[in-house]
Amino acid sequence: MQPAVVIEGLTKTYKSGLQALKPVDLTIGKGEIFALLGPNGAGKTTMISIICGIVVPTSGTVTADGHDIKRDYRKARQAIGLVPQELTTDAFETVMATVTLSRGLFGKAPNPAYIEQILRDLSLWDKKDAKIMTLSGGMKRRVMIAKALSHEPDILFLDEPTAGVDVELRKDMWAMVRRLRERGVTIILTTHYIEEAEEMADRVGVILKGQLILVEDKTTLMKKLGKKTLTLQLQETLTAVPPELADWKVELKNEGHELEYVFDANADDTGVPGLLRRLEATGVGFKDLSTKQSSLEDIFVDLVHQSKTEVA
Ligand SMILES: Nc1ncnc2c1ncn2[C@@H]1O[C@H](COP(=O)(O)OP(=O)(O)OP(=O)(O)O)[C@@H](O)[C@H]1O
Repeated sequence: MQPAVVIEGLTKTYKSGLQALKPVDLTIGKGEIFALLGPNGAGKTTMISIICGIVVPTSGTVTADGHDIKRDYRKARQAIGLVPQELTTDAFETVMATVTLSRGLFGKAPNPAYIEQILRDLSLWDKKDAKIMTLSGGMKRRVMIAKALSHEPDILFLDEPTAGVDVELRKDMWAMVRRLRERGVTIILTTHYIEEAEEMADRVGVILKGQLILVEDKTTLMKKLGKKTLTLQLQETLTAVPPELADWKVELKNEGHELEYVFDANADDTGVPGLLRRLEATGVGFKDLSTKQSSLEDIFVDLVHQSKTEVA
């Protein structure tokens, strides 16, 4: 894997004394879509702000496209496009002027054909002469992406790209991110929407309280940590879990119509055969049964939970 971003021993302690990043080591490959997933305040924005040269790290090194972000700031920054969480752009300018100016700020020669291409890709072409303030929130967000892409960066950071965005625009964004990747752009996004990471990312890094607790290929993560849920539709409703089932972690669901059992699909003994035998012996009948793989959401909730008890 050819690296796009290499992070070594990166830490950040703010003046307040808050340690927002504990030593982070991470390499993100060229052309990868990497999702940095974590709850509010975990340190996601701090991390990408350091890489983009907005926040000064306390220790550690970062290279972007082979350029050290401190020693070789301009070259590193040129390789990077950043779409910040907040919309920061001049309301009175037109879309075209804003995006063109942004390219100029990076010292790149004008390239109207390229600007047209990104505006078309982002469905902004027919708004090119509109003033930013007349655009909807979703359109403004697209303008921010166009700005970030204006200087042809190889690495694009999207900080919470779909926060407060409706479902349709979210899907559009996902499609756009994939198109960018097809063109070889490395994409690093932060999100607290698990479905976003699940839908888009090749790899997922989970960050909690400044600590990168896990980095995993998305499918491996699903397999490794993925639990399965067995749902049994009962013939007769139950008001309580029968004491004979105490050896299994079962719960009643759907007002006693269903019995749910969460198990580790990779374990040698999943507990499922034993549970089914016990149900029969106990006389609890069921009409149907189904199993489903846990989503990244379930995994994440588990991780947050585990980590809270460990950190506490
Ligand atoms: N300039 C600052 N000075 C002091 N503390 C800060 C500063 N910026 C961020 N923090 C703190 O650092 C921690 C990490 O914040 P950060 O914005 O990186 O988290 P995040 O994961 O991006 O959260 P969110 O999803 O809410 O954007 C938080 O506790 C935050 O309050």
